[in-house]
Amino acid sequence: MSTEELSTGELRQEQQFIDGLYARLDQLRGEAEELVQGSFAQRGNGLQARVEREVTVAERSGELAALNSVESGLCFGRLDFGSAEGGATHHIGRTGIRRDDAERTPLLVDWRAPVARPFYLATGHTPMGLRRRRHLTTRGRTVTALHDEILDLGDTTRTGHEDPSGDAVLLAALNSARTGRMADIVQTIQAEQDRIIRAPHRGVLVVEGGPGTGKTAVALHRAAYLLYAHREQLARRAVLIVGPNPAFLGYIGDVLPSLGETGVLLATTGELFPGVTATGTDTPEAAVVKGRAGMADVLARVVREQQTVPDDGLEIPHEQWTLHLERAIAEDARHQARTTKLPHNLARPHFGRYVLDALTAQLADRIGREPYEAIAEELGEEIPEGNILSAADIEQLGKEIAANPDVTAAIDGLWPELTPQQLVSDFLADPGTRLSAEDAAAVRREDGAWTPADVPLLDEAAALLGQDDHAARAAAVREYEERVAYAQGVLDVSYGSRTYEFEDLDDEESEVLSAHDLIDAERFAERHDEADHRSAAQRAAADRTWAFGHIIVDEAQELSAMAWRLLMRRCPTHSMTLVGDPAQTGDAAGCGSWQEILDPYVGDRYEHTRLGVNYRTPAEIMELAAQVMRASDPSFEPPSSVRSTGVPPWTRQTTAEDLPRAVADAVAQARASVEAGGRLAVVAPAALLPALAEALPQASCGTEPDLTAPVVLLAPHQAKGLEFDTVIVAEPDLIGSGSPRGTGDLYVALTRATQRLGLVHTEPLSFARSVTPA
Ligand SMILES: Nc1ncnc2c1ncn2[C@@H]1O[C@H](COP(=O)(O)OP(=O)(O)OP(=O)(O)O)[C@@H](O)[C@H]1O
Repeated sequence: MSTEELSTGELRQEQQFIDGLYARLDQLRGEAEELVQGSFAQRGNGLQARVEREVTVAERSGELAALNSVESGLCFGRLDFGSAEGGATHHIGRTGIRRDDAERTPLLVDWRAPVARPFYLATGHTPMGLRRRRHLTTRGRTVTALHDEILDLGDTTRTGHEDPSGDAVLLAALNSARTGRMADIVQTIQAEQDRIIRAPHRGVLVVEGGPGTGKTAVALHRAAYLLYAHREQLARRAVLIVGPNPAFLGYIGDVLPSLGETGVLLATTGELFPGVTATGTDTPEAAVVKGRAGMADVLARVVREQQTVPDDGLEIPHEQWTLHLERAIAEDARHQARTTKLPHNLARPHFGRYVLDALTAQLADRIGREPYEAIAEELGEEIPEGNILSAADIEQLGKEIAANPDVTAAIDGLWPELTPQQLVSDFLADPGTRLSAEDAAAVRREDGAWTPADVPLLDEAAALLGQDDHAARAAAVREYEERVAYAQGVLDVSYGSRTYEFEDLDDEESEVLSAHDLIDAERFAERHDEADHRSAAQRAAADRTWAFGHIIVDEAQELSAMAWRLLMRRCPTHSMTLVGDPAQTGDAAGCGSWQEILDPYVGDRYEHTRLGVNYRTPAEIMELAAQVMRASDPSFEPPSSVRSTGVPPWTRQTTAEDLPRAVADAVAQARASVEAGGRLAVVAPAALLPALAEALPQASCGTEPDLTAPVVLLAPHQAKGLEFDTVIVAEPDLIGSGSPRGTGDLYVALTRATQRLGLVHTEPLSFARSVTPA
């Protein structure tokens, strides 16, 4: 057979397999859809019927959504094992699918299953039992290419699709035009990435790597892997993925759904205090001060300062008497309450109890001793021991004192119940002497919107204050009892209806009757409780005290010490994957080394891994970017680029007045030479954005630019984590010197391009020694 016949035959065979696979997917979808429709159509308006219907619809819709999301690129690989492994063949894909036979034979193996592992790890040196690895490329449901790697060098069978380098599929993925949305890399995960994605480590796993090394991609695929490997636990507790800004979260938002995972919460730290939307912005100085670890002590002091004692005591009228809330009573009560080590609002009832007991003893002493004193005085004798009030009298007296609004007001004044919002806004309005004059000036704010850096402060305050949910819990118990009573009513009615409606029951009534037969009122009420069928991720988003099963932090170098405190509270087990690159730190509040970040929580008990290959930026661009870093660190070594394009970065010098026009010209030229569908970004110092926006009316810009637009205009911090086919950086030296972390910002800006980079500047460039002027 000729090579051509051979290769066509192989393609035909794979197409047949793919046709069968999609037919099975369609069948499964049809079944899932029918189940959803069937659940909708379930008869019955009774409470139980409604609850059951909603739960079933939610479950089935989730299954359907997962099946719909894997349509594109459903199958992308095939493993042919050698005879020592039984000569089995497995197709690998985005999800596992079984045949419709009695044995439910696997048809497609999920990429996360252990049997799929050689697809990512096997090499000629370590073939892991494989004879051949095949990459299938598909467009829609059509197989367009096969790439085979022979791993058993003694095997002489050929298919006509041999790819000696094995890199063609990877390079095609890296060279493809960007879309403004990150794509999954499930087809081309590299061995060093696979080891991290499947790392068995249960504690904190740090993944460090330079720009474009796939940290974000690895983090997202790790989330998908963990959900597969520990589904029971993680689906219940949910996985949180933290990113640096909402635009970035939009950029990565499609990756997990394309892998069939939808139950993950994506958020910035500024979005993690339910009920607060951080719409304000901080000055860099304010963000630094608010982000320092020392703010935790400052807030703890602010809370303690709310626990006061009256200098000269308080006099409180009570019926015909006066109660003396002396300083010593308040001091003792405060001491007792603080000794409980409970948060402020939870220690408050202890403070109140102590004060009430002291005031009751004081008054009981006075009332109960007065008759003895009068008699002793009349008889001229010593006052005898004792109190005429019985224990029951004293208890009654205590109740009356507790019900006295003046007493309650005094307790409230000394140890008020506080909300985090109130505490933090009062503190920011008047930081007083708790901060240096300079720091206080940086954070002082009378009113205005909450900012992202306020959120960790609010969370800290919430932890210090605790939530006194006595009232809420009492209300919940009352509501529960009412629900049981209601359910009892429903059951009684059904029971009562039984005799005379039995003859001509319709479905609804028979359902109520069967409810009566099967469950008692309490259970019925609980079923109603289960009607909260929001996903774990949705419930987690609404609950500040939710403990996530796993947290993944991207661009972890940007988080402040206070933001870390918030995240650690959200994951008491410290099951976390942190990805970042200290060299790209742009936020002035960003934490230093991993050791510094993690020491307070896990000491040195964390695993540190590195990624060393840059999949995004071509070698020519990376060499230029490295020069920026070498200015301060001559030994700096960037990650090695997996490809070079032969297109060096260009520079263009212009005047300050002409800069917007020069950038607009460069954009027009670049657009003319870019194939359709590519994306271009202009990255410029924030101060230049208005003028550039005017010169580039077609560009999307603002706080949340549309990254799918052909041209996007961004400040350096907005470019973090993103990538474009072409990037034009305006005034790079201004970015580099624009803030204390400017070098990191410039390094980020220069490493966003997958194909071409241009620099437009007004002064000679301080760093670019070997760039081609255009
Ligand atoms: N194994 C791979 N196969 C195909 N593409 C890959 C692979 N690894 C990474 N990439 C691509 O390389 C680009 C960079 O990846 P990613 O954004 O995850 O890098 P990063 O390390 O987070 O970068 P940065 O620190 O600059 O934000 C992305 O387009 C990603 O899809």
